[in-house]
Amino acid sequence: MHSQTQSVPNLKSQLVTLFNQLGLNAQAKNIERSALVDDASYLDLYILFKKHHVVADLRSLDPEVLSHTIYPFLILPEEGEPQIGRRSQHTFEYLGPHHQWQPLTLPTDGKVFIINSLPSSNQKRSRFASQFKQQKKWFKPVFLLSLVASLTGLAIPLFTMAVYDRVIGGQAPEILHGIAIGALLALSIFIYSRMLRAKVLARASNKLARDLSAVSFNQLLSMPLMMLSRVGLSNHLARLRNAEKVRGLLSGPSGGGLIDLPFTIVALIAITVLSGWLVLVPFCMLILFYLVMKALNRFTQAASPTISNDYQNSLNELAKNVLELKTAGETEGWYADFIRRCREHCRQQFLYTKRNGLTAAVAHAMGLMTALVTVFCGIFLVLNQSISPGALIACGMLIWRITGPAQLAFSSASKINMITSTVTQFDRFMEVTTEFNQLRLDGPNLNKAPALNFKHVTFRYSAEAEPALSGVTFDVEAGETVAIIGPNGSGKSTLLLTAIGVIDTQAGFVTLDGKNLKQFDPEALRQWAAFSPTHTELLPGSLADNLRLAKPDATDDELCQALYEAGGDALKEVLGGDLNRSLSAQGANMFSVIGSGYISLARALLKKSPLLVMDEPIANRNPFAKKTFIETLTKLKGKTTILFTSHDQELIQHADKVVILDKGSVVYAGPIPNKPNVDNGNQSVASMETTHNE
Ligand SMILES: Nc1ncnc2c1ncn2[C@@H]1O[C@H](COP(=O)(O)OP(=O)(O)OP(=O)(O)O)[C@@H](O)[C@H]1O
Repeated sequence: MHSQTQSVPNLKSQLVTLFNQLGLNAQAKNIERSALVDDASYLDLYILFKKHHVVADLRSLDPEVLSHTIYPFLILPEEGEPQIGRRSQHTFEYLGPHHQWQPLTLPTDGKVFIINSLPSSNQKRSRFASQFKQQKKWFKPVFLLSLVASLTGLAIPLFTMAVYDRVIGGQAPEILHGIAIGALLALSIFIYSRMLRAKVLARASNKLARDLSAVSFNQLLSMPLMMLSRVGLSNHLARLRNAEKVRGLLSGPSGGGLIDLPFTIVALIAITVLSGWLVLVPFCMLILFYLVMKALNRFTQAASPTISNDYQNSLNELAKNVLELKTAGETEGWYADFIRRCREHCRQQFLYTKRNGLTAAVAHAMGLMTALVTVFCGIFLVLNQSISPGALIACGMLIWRITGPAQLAFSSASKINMITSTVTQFDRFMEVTTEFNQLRLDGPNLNKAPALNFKHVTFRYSAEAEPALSGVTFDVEAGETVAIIGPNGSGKSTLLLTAIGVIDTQAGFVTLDGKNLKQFDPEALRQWAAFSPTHTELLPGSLADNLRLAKPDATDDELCQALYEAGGDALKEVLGGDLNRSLSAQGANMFSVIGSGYISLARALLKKSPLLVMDEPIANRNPFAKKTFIETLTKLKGKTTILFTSHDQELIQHADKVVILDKGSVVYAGPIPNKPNVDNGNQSVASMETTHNE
């Protein structure tokens, strides 16, 4: 092409097809309608991608570059028409005239636009609303039952009216039992429909809460690991508790009040029928009720506690660190801080509860006042003989069917506000980018030791931080054992995490058997690779439970073997040879300090994965454990690709290759110089590391 203005036939239509292939149909339509001409320059195309929030790179046509692509690409050959291509395993395909993918032989000359990422969906659809809609089947029964309850709820006022006007006023006691039976029947239907509605509401809110919990939990699990580790424990808990809040409101009394609010219309109609214009009184009072409560709610909300999250965080900190603080004798400062937050929390809660109490009292008073004003106004109508005394008494009773739900709804305003913010939080949480926002479908070859290539890998933990890895480039052959060494903070652990896709590189890439790690399903990749971190948290349960996290169907013999290979045979002895004994009964905290390293390593070995990645596998080991682990390493050589970090010179000598990092950059990658016999070699690697440290 056309570095500047050479015409390319079909460029516009191919771009439209490409955008359709990328699932960006609206953008495709936009391009179709645009004034884009076939002699657009590379720059025009680049701007077009950018305008549509598609991150694209212009590269020379190079099979090596294209073999790492994730999305279809736009080929612009030197001669001829542009083509839409895609990678299919190790070959390429192009989109034929009938929109069928066909094998492609790459043109020798030309350029290609590679798509790196797509715009995230801008569709603002509330996930909460769509979850709520799934409970649609309950809407109708709840509506019908509420309507039945509202209609039959008229029975007692009408019964009272009939008693006053007909039985007493009309001197007709013989109709009393007929009216009473009718009223009892209506009352029974009223009670039954209310009970049934409560049951339906409980079921619907349970189902909604269950769905919200499942959706939140899945979202949490599919968040990128770096994001998970940045967000604190309290935030995770808050997300998972959202469902409980929604359940509480819907199935509680406030939920009933809210649902009944629209049905106050039935009572208003009944009052109109019984007393004509008197209905204006409760109607106006209802408006006044609304205005007063709105003002009061604002007053109450102004006092809503701001320290709750802080206080909750301190409780979580306490639960997590109490043993360490106590052991270190550092409880005093922490205690003062906790008490300060606790006092402030109580003060804010007190003020908020006081204002909520005031709101509830005013709501109650407004209810009483509505009844009183209606009765006083009604007296004139009775004296004018416009309505009967029985009708006035019935109206007085019906007033409660209006003010009751209004009171409940308004006094629950704080809960409604809480739910509104819960819904907002939920929707925001569901919008977070997950690992699955991009199509990553490749799986690793499960049984073969893989080759790994690191190409210009760069990563920073935050925009302000120095890069933890900076342009790291080196290769690991299949079955090779590579030691990553370097001073503390030089990026060794970070590098291991990029090798198993836990950390996505920000520039450069890591390939596994020639495929960019970003093409792999991240979950499948982590399940397949064996990773042993330096520290691991022990879970409640037995040693066997902790080990089987890596391989749930492992036999006891396999567990013992893995433990032995990790050099942790002694742990079994501590438990009297019984792997299934609860760790808490054995003083798990002591055990965790000493044993978690062995357990982490045994878990990784249990997986028998052809890719084994270990962070300081023998730190603080006794000589026997170290010897056993080195034997294991020797046994795995050639069959497993192994990456490990270590400061142990003897262990490093057993690697085929060493990579020395300093401040995130590779300062040496290659065979261990003058590889010994172990004793002499100690000197050479150690000295290299120290030289670079200096
Ligand atoms: N989760 C994190 N958040 C922010 N910065 C981090 C995080 N983990 C590591 N770092 C920083 O990244 C840099 C590299 O850390 P890394 O742990 O990879 O080094 P290391 O060589 O493994 O160190 P060590 O030998 O002490 O384990 C350091 O400056 C460290 O402070």
